[in-house]
Amino acid sequence: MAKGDDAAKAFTEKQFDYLVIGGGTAGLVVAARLSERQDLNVGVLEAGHAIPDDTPAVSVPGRWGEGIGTGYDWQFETTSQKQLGGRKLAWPRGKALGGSAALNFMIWNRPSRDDLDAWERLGCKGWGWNDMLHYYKKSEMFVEPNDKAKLEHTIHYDREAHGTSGPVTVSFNKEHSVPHQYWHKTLENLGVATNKMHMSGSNTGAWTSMVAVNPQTATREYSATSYYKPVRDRKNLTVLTGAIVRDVVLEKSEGEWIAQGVRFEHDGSEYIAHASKEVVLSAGSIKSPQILELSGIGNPAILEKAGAQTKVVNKNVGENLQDHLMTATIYDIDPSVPTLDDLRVDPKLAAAADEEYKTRLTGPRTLLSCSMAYIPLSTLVPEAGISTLTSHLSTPTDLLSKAIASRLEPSANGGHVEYIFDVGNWNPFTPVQPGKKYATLLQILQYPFSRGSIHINPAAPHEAPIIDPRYYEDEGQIDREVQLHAAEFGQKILEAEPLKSFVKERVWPPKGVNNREWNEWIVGNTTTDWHPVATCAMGGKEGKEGGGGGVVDERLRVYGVKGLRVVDASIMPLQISAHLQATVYAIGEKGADVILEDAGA
Ligand SMILES: Cc1cc2nc3c(=O)[nH]c(=O)nc-3n(C[C@H](O)[C@H](O)[C@H](O)COP(=O)(O)OP(=O)(O)OC[C@H]3O[C@@H](n4cnc5c(N)ncnc54)[C@H](O)[C@@H]3O)c2cc1C
Repeated sequence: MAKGDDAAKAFTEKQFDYLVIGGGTAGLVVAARLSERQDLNVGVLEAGHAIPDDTPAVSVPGRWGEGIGTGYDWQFETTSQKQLGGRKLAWPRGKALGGSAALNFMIWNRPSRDDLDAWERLGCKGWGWNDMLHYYKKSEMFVEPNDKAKLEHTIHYDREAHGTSGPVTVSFNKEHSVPHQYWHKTLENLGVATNKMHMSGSNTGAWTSMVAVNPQTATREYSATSYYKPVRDRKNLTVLTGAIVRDVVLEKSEGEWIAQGVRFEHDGSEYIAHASKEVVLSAGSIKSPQILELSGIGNPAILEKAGAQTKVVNKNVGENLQDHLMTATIYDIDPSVPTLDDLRVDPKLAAAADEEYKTRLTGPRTLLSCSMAYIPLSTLVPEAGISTLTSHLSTPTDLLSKAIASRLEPSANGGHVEYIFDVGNWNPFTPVQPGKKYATLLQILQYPFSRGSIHINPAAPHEAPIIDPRYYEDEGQIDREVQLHAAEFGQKILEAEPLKSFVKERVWPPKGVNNREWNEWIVGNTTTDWHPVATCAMGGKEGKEGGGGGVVDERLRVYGVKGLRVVDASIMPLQISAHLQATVYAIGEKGADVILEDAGA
């Protein structure tokens, strides 16, 4: 990897076939796969820097969350959210080689078959479950647990559904926190069965989650370690870090805009690098739409306000933003139960945990939350309640609105809400008391009706964009209603044995709140699960066959420009019921394949 201004100059002097903007989760997949072809020269421009291997805040699994707020985080925030009492939410995003996969919480899962088949129904041919399974497997190297671990931690999986020779090593936790032993039985007692094939096309039910952790080294797997590190010496792959891309250089030839290269800033100077074949935009759901707008692709009304020339009109750029909304209810537990909170307040315990990790690769520093359940709406809401929700909606007219509305249909059986349970207090608003210990139940809305936008800031187009997810501003406020039902079901979980005996009582929101107070609590406590998608969505172009909400077509080509694609989380047209990273890696894999196919390679 090159360093310094000489490096920037040298980068611009190279003859690249492909330039990738953003060396994040998807970007490094694309770069690694394209550069497998020795006759192709690939360049990557990444705004952040490489994270040294000995950076515990990133590499050590049990230190999850510690990379947030550091120099490896863009530290974005939303606009003031009307339906969240005017609060602005922090939106961390990875600013480093490896991108947000370097900051994330390492959960590794997949959506259900219908989530991807719904993309196909929107006109995105080739993106249904059957096609995508190949790419999920291609990215994975699954390390099976031993029989003892399977039995002790209720671990189930379908061997056939996993890849065993891909770059990202994935595994199950070797150890689990105390209450995991109660999780499956508790859900079973509520009629929610354990799903033994949770990665094979239906993720509903309860299960023990996989993680993006290499069990041999007990360290985080992310695209910098798994895709880039093994191939970084390739002569035809050049990565420039600390390079902030400003825009894609477009030139008009015979009435057609063509991506010629990329303008970027490095150590305060501006440079242009050229790509003879294509520019691939992989800057993530927040920055990819911003870079398109800065390049003159977007809604003229927005571009004009920022003083940018419109080259390609596409009003979908930056629109359709869908995120997962999360609440965390908190329970009082026996103070003798060890939690990761202990390590944050007791330096001696933290030092002992560090020593155990260093010498044996075991103990609290290896712990990640894995007690998980995805629950369909029909389990959460009585039939009459679903009819009430449906009555709030006007008849959807476009394909995307229809797809979103279909999630209220009686036949819909995807996981509408995800639950994760673990010890520790994960709600920053909990009124904590000295000497007490806590457990958290997360309720995460998977199929939002709220849709927002991300656009350049007219006052400072090159600074952070304006992020407005419009949480709970959906028609009829269905999302908030579902969150309330989700919290009610969450309470049922904690009132079922054996978890009932493990927790003492709910402390946040306090026991006995009425409906109005629950609603107020949701307004004051909803946060993001950091899963924004769809700001450069795949789909039909306006006025053409298909969803009409598209920025890119099903081969990820930006409408109206030759030689420019987007390959990252922003291309998902419709939110999925799953954590995103496994799907983003699969998008990277498929993106690389279509690029090579289209090049005739
Ligand atoms: C705090 C957090 C926790 C999460 N937890 C989980 C989890 O447990 N499991 C899971 O599956 N998913 C999780 N996710 C989601 C998942 O990690 C992301 O959806 C995924 O990594 C996004 O990949 P991407 O390639 O779209 O973008 P990114 O990985 O964010 O990559 C974009 C890259 O582009 C670079 N870039 C941006 N702008 C420019 C520019 N102008 N010039 C040059 N480079 C630029 C960025 O620095 C970054 O490296 C989490 C996300 C966060 C933030």
